Amino acid sequence: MSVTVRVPAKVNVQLAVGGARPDGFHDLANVFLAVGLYDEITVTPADALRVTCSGPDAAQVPLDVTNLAARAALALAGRHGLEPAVHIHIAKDIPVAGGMAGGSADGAGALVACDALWGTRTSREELLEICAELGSDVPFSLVGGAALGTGRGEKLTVLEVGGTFHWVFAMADGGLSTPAVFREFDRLGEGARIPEPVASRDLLEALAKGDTGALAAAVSNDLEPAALSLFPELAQTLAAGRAAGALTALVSGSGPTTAFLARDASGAERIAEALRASGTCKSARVAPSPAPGATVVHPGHRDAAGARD
Ligand SMILES: C[C@@](CO)(OP(=O)(O)O)[C@H](O)COP(=O)(O)OP(=O)(O)OC[C@H]1O[C@@H](n2ccc(N)nc2=O)[C@H](O)[C@@H]1O
Ligand SMILES: Nc1ncnc2c1ncn2[C@@H]1O[C@H](COP(=O)(O)OP(=O)(O)O)[C@@H](O)[C@H]1O
Repeated sequence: MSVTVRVPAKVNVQLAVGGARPDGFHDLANVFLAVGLYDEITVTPADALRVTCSGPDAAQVPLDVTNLAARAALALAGRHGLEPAVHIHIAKDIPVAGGMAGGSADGAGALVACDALWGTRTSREELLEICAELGSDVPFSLVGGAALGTGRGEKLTVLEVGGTFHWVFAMADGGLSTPAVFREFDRLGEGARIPEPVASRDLLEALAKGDTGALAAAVSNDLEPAALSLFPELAQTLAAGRAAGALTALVSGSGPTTAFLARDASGAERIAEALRASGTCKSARVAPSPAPGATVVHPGHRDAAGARD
């Protein structure tokens, strides 16, 4: 028997970045919004831990113990004194190394799936603690919806969202390494005073009201200059989306995926079509937001004792 969990990608509608901390991380005011592009993680009992991956970007996904899904299974098994004897399959639809938290989604998904498969009944609090150990973005992948992440992004406050926002994502030819983008942020800001990161009131209000125009006016990403410095071609993609009628255009997190906010679903389709025709990106996809966090979609068979076989 197996368990399948569906986990969304994210866009950062605000990413305010503070100065580098002594531990190498940066304090953030990170406003996450989960979007309707999903990876599906299926776990099945096996002789030993094994990871497989399918999807257009599968070749770029590590299948060893550095894979965040494998690390999640090892962490949960370790806490319960279990053997991590499980086959993890990742059906990957979230772009890899694109600033959309695909690896984090797989970590959160594998954690929830293994917890269900092994009947370990881990509390939400402990799941979030394991997520934070796996990576700064992983707790949000578990929670979904919208949330403000402080600290290095792992301390979450759930946010209210009063409507649906329609996005277009342009996938770039190539990836960007998150640590490299933060290093470039530090280099570009050398000598300057970096203010404390604070969430924008206008942005939180726009989310709560479901006001697309106000959200478009309030989005910001402090990592964008660093991503553009390392991947200058993204400026053309941003310009092509704006010219096609996007209310706003920004780099998603550390990039290189770019995100465009449309007035409605049909506007999003038109912008996606224009981006594909522009030749400035590899592909373009539409996705609504918010989207739910890690959700079991195929629970497998639970026997009377509560364990899954
Ligand atoms: C930038 C963001 C925005 O949501 O995501 P992506 O756009 O890459 O998906 C996140 O902060 C990425 O989170 P995540 O990808 O989980 O990063 P981690 O594994 O925790 O850290 C990877 C590396 O990124 C840098 N890092 C990450 C988070 C943070 N607050 N400060 C940092 O300086 C550090 O160099 C760290 O070693
Ligand atoms: N399950 C996974 N899926 C994708 N990448 C993974 C995974 N586990 C580890 N990685 C590593 O994490 C890096 C960042 O990938 P990803 O999480 O997709 O992007 P981002 O951090 O930009 O959101 C990849 O280059 C890859 O080496």
